[in-house]
Amino acid sequence: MNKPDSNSILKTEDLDIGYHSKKAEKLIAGNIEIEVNEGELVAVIGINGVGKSTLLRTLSGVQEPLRGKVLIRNTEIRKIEPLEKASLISLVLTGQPISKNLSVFELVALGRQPYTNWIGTLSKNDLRKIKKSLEIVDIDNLKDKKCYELSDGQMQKVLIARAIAQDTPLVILDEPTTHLDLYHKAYVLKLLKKLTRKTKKAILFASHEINLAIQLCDRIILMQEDKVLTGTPKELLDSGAFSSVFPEGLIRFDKDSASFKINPGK
Ligand SMILES: Nc1ncnc2c1ncn2[C@@H]1O[C@H](COP(=O)(O)OP(=O)(O)OP(=O)(O)O)[C@@H](O)[C@H]1O
Repeated sequence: MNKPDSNSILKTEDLDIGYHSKKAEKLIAGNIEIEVNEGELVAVIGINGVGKSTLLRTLSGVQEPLRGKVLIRNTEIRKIEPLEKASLISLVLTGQPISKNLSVFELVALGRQPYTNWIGTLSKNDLRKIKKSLEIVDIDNLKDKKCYELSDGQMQKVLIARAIAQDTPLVILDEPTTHLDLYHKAYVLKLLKKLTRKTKKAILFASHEINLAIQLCDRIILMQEDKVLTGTPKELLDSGAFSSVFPEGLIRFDKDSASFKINPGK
């Protein structure tokens, strides 16, 4: 039996992630040892195809691990009932089917599903949480629009609002800033950071915004072809880990400014 650790919301033990095909097992990453604590903003970063989405799907229980365990508040995720899981983890994955015929309000209200009765009646508390989520993400003015009327960036904010309305201790987001311009990328990540501070939620997200993640996150999970490293941005900076994120040549990591730069002349 694991000793309960009051701060730990997500933990892995000897986790191997990947896929099974008819003939063979496809290992994407192995020996993953990560821990996410209450109130932490954690980014998963790495080059295209390295396994960020696979990791998030495995950590949220959407996909089975090849080996090892994912623990949510010290209970193995596969042993948690779906309704309880929905009150512990809110999830925004890429490629999740969304009914775009719903209004923004209706879609955000779906975040309250784990708490409503079987006909989905919204209580005063549900309505308050939905309103608050719309305000926090600053999309109150969009609430009556149909989702098919939204730009990709607006839709992304709506999905974040739905995750906030679900009001879970752990929020997992796959590339929450993909369709946003630089201002809104910084806005959303800053918002996630504020949420971790105000609500003690742990927020784990995959992102290609390494420069922003270094500035804002409490911890970074850096996925490389042969290993998964974790640490505070400073620890990873000091160890030189960012220098090997991308193939050598085109871009380099500049330690002084803690950001990636294009190599002149390449
Ligand atoms: N259903 C699947 N079956 C087999 N292999 C898969 C499957 N889905 C993804 N993969 C493979 O797993 C590897 C990791 O993919 P994944 O989508 O997790 O990467 P990623 O880091 O999220 O990429 P990106 O930054 O491009 O979104 C890739 O080689 C991909 O081809």
